[in-house]
Amino acid sequence: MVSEQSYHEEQRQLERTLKQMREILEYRSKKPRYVGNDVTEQILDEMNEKTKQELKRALNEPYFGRLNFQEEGKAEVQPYYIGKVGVMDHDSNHPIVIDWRAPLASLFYSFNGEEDRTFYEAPDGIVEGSLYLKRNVVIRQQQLLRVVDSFVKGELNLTGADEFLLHKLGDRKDHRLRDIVSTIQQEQNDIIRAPKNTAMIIQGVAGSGKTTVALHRLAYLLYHYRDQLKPERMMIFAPSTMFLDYISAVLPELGVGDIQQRTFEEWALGLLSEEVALSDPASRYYRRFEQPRGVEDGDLKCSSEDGFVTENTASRYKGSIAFKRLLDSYLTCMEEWNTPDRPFEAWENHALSVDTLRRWYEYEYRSYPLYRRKERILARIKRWVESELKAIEDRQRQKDCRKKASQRLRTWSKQWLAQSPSELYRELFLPSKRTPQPMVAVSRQIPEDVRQEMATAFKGKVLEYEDLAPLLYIQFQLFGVEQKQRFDHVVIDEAQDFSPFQVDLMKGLVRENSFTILGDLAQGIHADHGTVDWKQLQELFSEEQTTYHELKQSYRSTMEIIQFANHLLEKTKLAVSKAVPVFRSGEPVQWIHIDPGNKVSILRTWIKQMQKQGYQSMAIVTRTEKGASNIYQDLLENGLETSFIDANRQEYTGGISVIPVYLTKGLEFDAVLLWEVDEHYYRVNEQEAKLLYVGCTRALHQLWIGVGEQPSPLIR
Ligand SMILES: Nc1ncnc2c1ncn2[C@@H]1O[C@H](COP(=O)(O)OP(=O)(O)OP(=O)(O)O)[C@@H](O)[C@H]1O
Repeated sequence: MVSEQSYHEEQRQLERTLKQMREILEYRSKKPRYVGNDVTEQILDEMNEKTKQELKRALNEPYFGRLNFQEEGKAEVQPYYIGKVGVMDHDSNHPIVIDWRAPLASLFYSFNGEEDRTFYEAPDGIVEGSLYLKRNVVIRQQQLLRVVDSFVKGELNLTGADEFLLHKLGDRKDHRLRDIVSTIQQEQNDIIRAPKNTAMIIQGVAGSGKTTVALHRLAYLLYHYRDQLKPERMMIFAPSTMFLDYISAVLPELGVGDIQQRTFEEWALGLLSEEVALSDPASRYYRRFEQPRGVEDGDLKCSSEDGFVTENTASRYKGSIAFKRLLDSYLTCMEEWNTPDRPFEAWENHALSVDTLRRWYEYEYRSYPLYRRKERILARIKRWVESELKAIEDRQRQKDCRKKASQRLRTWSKQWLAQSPSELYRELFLPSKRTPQPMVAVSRQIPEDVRQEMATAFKGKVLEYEDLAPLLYIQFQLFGVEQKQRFDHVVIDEAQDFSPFQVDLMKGLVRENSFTILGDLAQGIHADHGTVDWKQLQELFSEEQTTYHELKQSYRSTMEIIQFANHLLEKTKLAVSKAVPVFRSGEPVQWIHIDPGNKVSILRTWIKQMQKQGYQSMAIVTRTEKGASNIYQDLLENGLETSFIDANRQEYTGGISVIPVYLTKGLEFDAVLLWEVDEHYYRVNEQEAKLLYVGCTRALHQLWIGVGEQPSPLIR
């Protein structure tokens, strides 16, 4: 904390700032709304409205930081206040509060006091100078609550920044992810402010702030490249609708709207030109996480074999670049097969030669996607027919020739293969009698297991999530991509669950490789279709197009929880760095013995205990969905209302959740009870270690492990 004098100085500054902001708001509110048709006036009116909204938003908490900076060559040390919204004095045009994304504000996050002189990058070049003070200020509802200095020139070893961060991390969490503008750390700041035209791949340990950083990066990019980027052309891909609901507060808090936010599935289904029946998410999760072990009434059987994933497992194969290449060969064969091989004779002695038609197909319209090329050629033939018809003077003969030409054109164009993307996709796995031989030869290269699995899928008329990327790829190759389907920037969160094929597909749509790709291989529980090594994604881009970063510090959980979780990581063979906790100590990881006859009373006692300690969000995490549903029912029958979260859940409401472990990814809870961490639920293999790792790293403050008769060897 700072001296009383500094506190009073900040108190006065706050009063002054609030007064100025209220005056600006009043001035802007006096302007009547423009209702005319003048476009410039309409834009000015919209800007005025936007500024009013921003000011109203900023009034409760106008800023969170202060820098005293002396620019080289200037006599004065200037104080600058940093907030979520930049505010200008409308008379002097002097900044009252600087936007956190402004160049000068970067010093607030990057300056660590190690150097005497510092600099920041302004649009006109580097600005050098000296920093005298870096101060954190906590204001809530226009009241000054705390002032902490994290750097004062001439004083050593200030720990204010750490203290401030720890204070923030110790907060109880509700059901929404929040912004972190006041405590962004240097390694996170580097990612947030990185230039836009690279595919950034970020491996970050659980709780390192990947999702949060991605959202702040979007806000930064929109501020910094406001003339080049449009929010509606930016996209966040997230793993589920419930997760999107969980993160939905951050961008509005940062004053950003209109960015598209979807799951890959939602987005792809919306773009596909044909209806596709996809398996339901619940059955997919069941097959992925429960069925390989065999399930009896919510209990996993010990005796059955684990689902063993290889390169030829259908889902993995369909997400691979090898499969994409095969698809390319298939489409090239199709293109070659479609090369015109006969002349078009509209009527006697009026024909277009094979050479002409080939020239159009192979050279003049080559840049068009296959089916668009066909449309162009047909349209050109029609134009040629019309011009030839003009030379015929006899009306009746002209009519007869037109009819003949039209019939012959229909017949002539039948030489072209014209299947829809889904028909073509089906024929790729199950060639028909009419499939040309060169294409059949390509199909034969598909592993037999995959072909058989696809035959069953086509028979049942239900496709899988992994079929979406290839289907969409075929559609784009045949019909092309519309301008409105392209993106200025794409964020892929939980990218370890994205296949290389999915990322490659997106690459075709994103301008200048402007990607932020974030994930954690240690949480790669969707090994059957995801990415297992970031090199797989790096290889999709040239060396200059991509950068790789690691976030090793974990902010979510206490040291005790991180240490426990790291121990589990050792049981996986993954070459990923272990999480480094911030120095936030809490309760040790605690154990509960589950007496089968007493489950409800154990759960009830735990919930009461957590509530008594003031925790707002709690999770009882089970291995199976049936297990979660049973607990939910038991608690309900005993008068305890909880939220049961299954794969089809759209919203996250916080409170007490009962949830299968594989659905907890991305979420966090004040306290977590991992239920029945027994041998028959969690066995010693990489997949189950990862599942348990995900479950443990959801806890912010307290982690409890419930064990029955035989604790899992993973935690013994
Ligand atoms: N610099 C920071 N200051 C304060 N809190 C932070 C900071 N960075 C991250 N956090 C907090 O840490 C928690 C984890 O953040 P987030 O969910 O973005 O991490 P993640 O890497 O996406 O996690 P996971 O991969 O485990 O789902 C959140 O509560 C977030 O607010």
